[in-house]
Amino acid sequence: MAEYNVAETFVSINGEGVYAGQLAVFIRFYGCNLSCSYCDTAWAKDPGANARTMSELDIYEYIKKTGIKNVTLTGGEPLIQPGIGDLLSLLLLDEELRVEIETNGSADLSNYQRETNALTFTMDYKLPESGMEAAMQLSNFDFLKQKDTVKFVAGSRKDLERAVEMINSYKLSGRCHIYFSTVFGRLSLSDTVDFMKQNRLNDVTLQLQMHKIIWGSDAVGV
Ligand SMILES: C[S@@+](CC[C@H](N)C(=O)[O-])C[C@H]1O[C@@H](n2cnc3c(N)ncnc32)[C@H](O)[C@@H]1O
Ligand SMILES: Nc1nc2[nH]cc(C(=O)O)c2c(=O)[nH]1
Ligand code: SF4
Ligand SMILES: [Mg+2]
Repeated sequence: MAEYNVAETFVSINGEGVYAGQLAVFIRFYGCNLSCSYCDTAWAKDPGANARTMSELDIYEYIKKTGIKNVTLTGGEPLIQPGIGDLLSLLLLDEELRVEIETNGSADLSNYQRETNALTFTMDYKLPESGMEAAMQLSNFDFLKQKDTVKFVAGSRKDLERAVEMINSYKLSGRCHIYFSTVFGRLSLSDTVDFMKQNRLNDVTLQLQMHKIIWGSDAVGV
């Protein structure tokens, strides 16, 4: 049985993505292979983070104890945890659970995709302002399904333009959910809506990070 490095666990509403507004239990893994310029969770890869190890069973038992059915695996980067495929297999045996993985687009999704709607990926495509675009695994676009999401977190108009280029190049419209988010406080939301209108982005959903609106941008454990 694998052991996983976990930075924090908590129950909240999911602030992002297709399940936004619904209760979710969060497992935030420790460590990340990227270093995005805007990362709001950089503490989860710092040596000073109070990370602990949990086995698959520890994580499953914690989730069940909360009584919450939506599970969000995030981080840090969840898909760099050795053995994470085994954790997914265990969680998906439980038909009550709906598992969402927030991933940074650099890990090979083909290893983790499953034939079930109970597992969804929200995969970032890191735009130029992140400084991490070169790390994107472009073959991942082939493994995303209708239930999954490509998320573009934009910090500038140039980022928004790059997102449109990627949507068009990889013909993402209709193949999966497409979400835009803004780097919190860095790009105007109204300018982003104007950009969506100008470009007739009918297949894009703008998301706000609801937890930051509710508890503020620096709150941890929510
Ligand atoms: C902290 S990351 C963890 C999961 C994974 N490492 C990733 O990047 O997708 C979760 C989500 O928060 C987003 N995010 C991080 N910092 C942000 C910020 N300052 N403003 C808006 N979204 C941010 C990331 O782009 C990602 O979609
Ligand atoms: N409430 C809440 N919802 C979230 N959805 C995705 C999150 C993340 O950090 O990946 C997140 C988070 O940190 N808090
Ligand atoms: S990949 Fe995710 S956790 Fe890692 S630095 Fe970027 S936003 Fe932060
Ligand atoms: Mg977050």
